[in-house]
Amino acid sequence: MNHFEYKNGELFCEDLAVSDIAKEVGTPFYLYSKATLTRHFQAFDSGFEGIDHITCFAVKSCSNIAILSLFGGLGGGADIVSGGELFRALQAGIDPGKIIYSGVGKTESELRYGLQSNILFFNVESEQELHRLNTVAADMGVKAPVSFRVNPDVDPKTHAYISTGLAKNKFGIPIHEALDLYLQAEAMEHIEVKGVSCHIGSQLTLISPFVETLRKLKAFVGRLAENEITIQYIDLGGGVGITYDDEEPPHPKEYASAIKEELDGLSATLILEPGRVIVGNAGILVTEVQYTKSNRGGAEEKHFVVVDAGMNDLTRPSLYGAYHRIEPVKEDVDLVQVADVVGPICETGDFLGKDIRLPHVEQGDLLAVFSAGAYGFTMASNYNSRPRVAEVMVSGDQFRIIRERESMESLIQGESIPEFVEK
Ligand SMILES: Cc1ncc(COP(=O)(O)O)c(C=O)c1O
Ligand SMILES: N[C@@H](CCCC[NH3+])C(=O)O
Repeated sequence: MNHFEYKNGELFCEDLAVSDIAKEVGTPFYLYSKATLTRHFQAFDSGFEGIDHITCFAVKSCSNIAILSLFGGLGGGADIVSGGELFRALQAGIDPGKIIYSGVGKTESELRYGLQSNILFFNVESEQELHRLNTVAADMGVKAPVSFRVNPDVDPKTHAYISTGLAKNKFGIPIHEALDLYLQAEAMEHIEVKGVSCHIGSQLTLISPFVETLRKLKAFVGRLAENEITIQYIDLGGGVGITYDDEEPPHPKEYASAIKEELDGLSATLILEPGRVIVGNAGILVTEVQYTKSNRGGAEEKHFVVVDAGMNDLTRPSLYGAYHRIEPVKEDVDLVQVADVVGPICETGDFLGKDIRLPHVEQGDLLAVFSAGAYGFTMASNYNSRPRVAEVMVSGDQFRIIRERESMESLIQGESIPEFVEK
C-alpha cells in the first residue's frame, strides 16, 4: 500500500496533486510520500516486535538526510557502506550505536572515521581488512567492534548483478573459512568480536533463500560456541523485494515470522538492513514529455516519447533492464500506443521504459515513473552535464524540497583551468 493514487483522473501524492507540485518545482523531480515511508518502515520493523532487533536502513537505497532522519525518529539505525554514508547518517541524527558499516573496500580513513564515531560494529569482509582495522584501532587506542560478513553460498534467485551471497561473488568471507578469522580476531588486542553477518542479494521474491541462509548462520554460530566464541548480534542483511510489475514478494510480516521462527533458541540481537522494501514504492520520478516521434524502419514503426529525465536520473532500466511502471500524471483513457519512453542522453541505452502502453501523450504532459524510491536518486549522475534533479517530500497537504535541483554552477564546482592551459 502506498499513497500515490489517482483521484478523479489525477495522480495524487497523499493530499496533493502531483501536477500542482510540478508547477512549483519544475521537472524532473523525485517525489516521496512521508506517510508511505513511515508506513513501510513500521510495517517492516513491527514484524520483529517481541525480539531484540535493530532495523538498520540501507542508506545506499535512498540517502537524503530528510528520509534518514525520519527513520531515525522511528527508532531506525543505518547500514552504511562509505564514509559519505556515515556522514549523512550522523548529519541526519541517527544514533551511532545503531550504525553498522558494511562493504568490501573500506579505506584506512573510513575505518578511522567509523571508530571515531563509535558505530555499533564493522562488517569485516576480508582478512586484510581485519588486520588493517586492528592497526587503526591500536593507533587510536581503542577496540574495534567487529562482525564478519560471511558468504553462505546461497542462491538468492535474483538478477545476477545484485546477487551477493554466492561463492563466485566478491562479497564476504566463505563461511567454511570464517572460523579461522574469528579465532585470529579473538586473539587481537584491538578487536572485539560482536557478531556474524551476511547479505545474500537484493530484490528477493522468495523467503526460502533467507531461511536457508539463517540455518547456515545458526550452524556456524554453534561452531563458534564450540570454540568458546559467543556473539551478541546476528545480521541478516537486506534484500526483501518489492512489486515493480507482477512480482509477488513476501509481505514483510511473512518474512519476519519466517525469520523469527528460524531464530528460535538463539539469544542474539537481530540486525536487519532493509532498503528497497521500505523506500522503493514510497517514491516516484516525475518527468515531462518533450517530444513524441515515430521512426519507420521497414515494416516496423517505432514510437518514442522523449522526456526530460534520462538514464543519468534513473539508471535501473538501462543498467539492469529493470521494469518501472510509467503512467501519465493525468489519467487519460484515450488511444493506447506502445512506445519507448526515452531520455535526452546520447546513448541508445537511455530509456526509462521499453514498449510501454501509454495513452496518447503530448509535449508538456507529465509522466510518473513508479517504484523509483530505491536506487533512484542515489544512483543518479551528472552524465551529459545534466544537473541532478530535485527531491521533494510530501506530508499530507504540504510539500518541501528536500534537495534542490543542481545548478549549472554546481556542475563545474571544484573544477579549475590550470595556468598552463592556454585559453
Ligand atoms: C550489505 C547490504 N545491506 C543491505 C542492502 C540493502 O538491500 P535491499 O535494498 O535489497 O534491502 C544491500 C544492497 O543490496 C547491501 O549490499
Ligand atoms: N542498485 C541495485 C541494487 C543493488 C543493491 C546494493 N547491494 C538496484 O537498483 O536494484
